[in-house]
Amino acid sequence: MTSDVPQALPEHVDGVQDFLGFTFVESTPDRVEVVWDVPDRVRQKQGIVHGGAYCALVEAAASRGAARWWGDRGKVVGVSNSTDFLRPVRTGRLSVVATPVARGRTQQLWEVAITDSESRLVATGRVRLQNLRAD
Ligand SMILES: CC(C)(COP(=O)(O)OP(=O)(O)OC[C@H]1O[C@@H](n2cnc3c(N)ncnc32)[C@H](O)[C@@H]1OP(=O)(O)O)[C@@H](O)C(=O)NCCC(=O)NCCSC(=O)Cc1ccccc1
Repeated sequence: MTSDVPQALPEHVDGVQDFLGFTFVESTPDRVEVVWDVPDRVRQKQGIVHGGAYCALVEAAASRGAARWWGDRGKVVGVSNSTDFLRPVRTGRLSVVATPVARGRTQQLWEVAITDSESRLVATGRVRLQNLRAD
């Protein structure tokens, strides 16, 4: 089957990051930190942040860390994402921190904590990722 969709996007393009509007402030193999000023467009009809936005943040932060650790050996892809929403948020700046739980030959598990400006946990997630070899 043919497709007009490009197989890969340029390194700097990330539509989800652009839509959500978050910023990576630390990106190492051991820790990733994101800051996110909640934009109106991610609030659902009750006025609180849509759960899917937390899932996407968790996915983005964990994937960045896992990719940094796997490095030149290839790429990583997420294979599961479990995110719990603990406290409703309407506005403000959230902090997202991802750290590794396990990093193996074939898979990685990362956990992510999302906190508000008062350091209260508003969401927490775990992402399992597959390490894919370049060859
Ligand atoms: C309320 C509960 C689910 C359970 O709370 P518990 O485990 O029993 O814990 P606790 O009692 O300690 O309260 C903790 C805090 O919870 C709040 N709060 C508690 N009770 C009420 C209440 N009666 N009414 C209002 N708020 C209440 C309050 O801030 C409280 O803090 P405080 O004590 O004031 O300092 C909480 O975990 C929560 O809101 N999670 C986030 C959910 C979320 O944001 N989901 C994503 C968006 S939905 C989506 O995307 C799907 C969708 C799409 C489109 C359209 C429609 C839907």
